[in-house]
Amino acid sequence: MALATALLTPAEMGEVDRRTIAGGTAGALLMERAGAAVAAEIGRRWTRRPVAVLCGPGNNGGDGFVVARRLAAEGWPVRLALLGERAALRGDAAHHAALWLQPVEPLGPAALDGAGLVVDALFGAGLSRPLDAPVAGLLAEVGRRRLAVVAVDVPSGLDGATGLASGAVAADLTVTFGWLKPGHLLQPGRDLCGETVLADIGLDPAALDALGVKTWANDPASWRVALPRLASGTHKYMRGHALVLGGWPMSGAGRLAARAAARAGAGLVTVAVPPAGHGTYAAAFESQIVRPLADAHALDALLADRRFTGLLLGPGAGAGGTTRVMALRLLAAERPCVLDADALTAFADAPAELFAAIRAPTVLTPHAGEFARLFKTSGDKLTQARAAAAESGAVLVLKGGDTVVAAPDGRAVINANAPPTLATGGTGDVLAGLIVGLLAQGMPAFEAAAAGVWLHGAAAATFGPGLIASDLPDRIPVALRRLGRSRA
Ligand SMILES: NC(=O)C1=CN([C@@H]2O[C@H](COP(=O)(O)OP(=O)(O)OC[C@H]3O[C@@H](n4cnc5c(N)ncnc54)[C@H](O)[C@@H]3O)[C@@H](O)[C@H]2O)[C@H](O)CC1
Ligand SMILES: [K+]
Repeated sequence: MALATALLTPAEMGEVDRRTIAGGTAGALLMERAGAAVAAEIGRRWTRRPVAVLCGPGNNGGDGFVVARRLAAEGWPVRLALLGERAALRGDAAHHAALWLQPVEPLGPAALDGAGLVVDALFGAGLSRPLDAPVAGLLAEVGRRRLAVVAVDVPSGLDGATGLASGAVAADLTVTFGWLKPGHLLQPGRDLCGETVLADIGLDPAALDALGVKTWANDPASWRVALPRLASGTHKYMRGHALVLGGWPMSGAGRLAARAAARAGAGLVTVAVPPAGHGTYAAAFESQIVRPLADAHALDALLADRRFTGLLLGPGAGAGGTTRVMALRLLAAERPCVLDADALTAFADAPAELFAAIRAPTVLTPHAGEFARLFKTSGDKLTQARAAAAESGAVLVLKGGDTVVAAPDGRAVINANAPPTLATGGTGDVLAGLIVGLLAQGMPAFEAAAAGVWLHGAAAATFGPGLIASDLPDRIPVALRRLGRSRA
């Protein structure tokens, strides 16, 4: 996957730092570039005004000294406050502190008086425990005074690996270096960062090779090459055939999913529904095939047709025993499969039974509530999604404003293009349909899930406010077009 979208943990970032320095770039130069980048981004957004630069005891604080010097050189009135003693600073931070020739004040609320902008350079990647009370108290005071805040690397108190935070103050702008960290994209981190700018400070990309990065921002660069391609001589049977099991009496969910599967480019979509629902479904579709499906035996008979290349169960299915039986039959067919919603909840009392049945490429698409019914994981969202993928053997799409897609082999992407308008009933059904539509065309499960999540967000973004789920399937072509080439 693409280097540009790699996400590095603070520990990996430190390693890239060390390797870059070992390769001949002085640490003090990296720090100079980091501070200069922050000062430049400030200059682009704010007019000259009194600034309070809050510096911590490590290299994040060192960056702060550079920001202060750079802004002062441009004529900004700058006050600098330091946590701890100047004499205790080490290495590059001590070097840059020595170049700051104006007063250094003790860290406290008085340093904020008269400030029109605060630079948060207290802690970055090196934060090793929750903020001490005086620091957390000062950041809370910054929030109370509603001062504009620019965070260096991360808002202090935010864990770059997890997106979890204690005591951090929300920034208007965060300037970070080289590569983003998971915590810039995972909530609440993403909101705490405000606008996030990635500055190139000359860190060595070759250093990433040794790290074996397995986490990326969900970007088309990560899966574009795996998208289905349309050959000029194609016909509908070459474009995959998705089988969507539609629920009854809840029929809207299945219809949304089927339409999304078709819009994702599946050549054929069959919706198999309980006989009582046949008329309702048939009336809703022109381009898709609707077939009555009486029971699990009928499903086995249907699955004997090898032309079904992607299977979906869950939307509107009902969380009862029938759904569980149907899910096990689908999994036994050993074809690419998406299980969503009720098809997950149906296993709440026997998740091991579900996991044991997963043998072919399978995508599970739980929201947080459904996830908690199946998995007893703990920790941050990325860690939990990874653990669940490893345990179940399926690709996990752990949904939310910061959806994580994780594969059993440890790869993961974090999605960031989903607008909050997606928080409305039925959008999950569209996502499940999108993913099965891509799976049916032969896209590998992890890539299909990541692409589905991205297209879902892009489709919603093209619509704007007032979105309801039924608007989404017909926006998928616009989202596909955004990928730049005629695909799917
Ligand atoms: N890699 C890069 O891109 C570059 C990053 N730079 C900046 O350096 C920081 C990381 O610096 P580091 O010294 O590792 O960490 P911190 O500045 O966050 O501070 C660590 C420092 O603080 C002590 N400490 C940790 N937690 C606490 C706590 N809760 N309370 C009190 N003290 C704490 C710890 O023991 C250390 O002494 C990165 O974020 C960038 O901003 C470079 O400048 C350029 C290259
Ligand atoms: K910071």
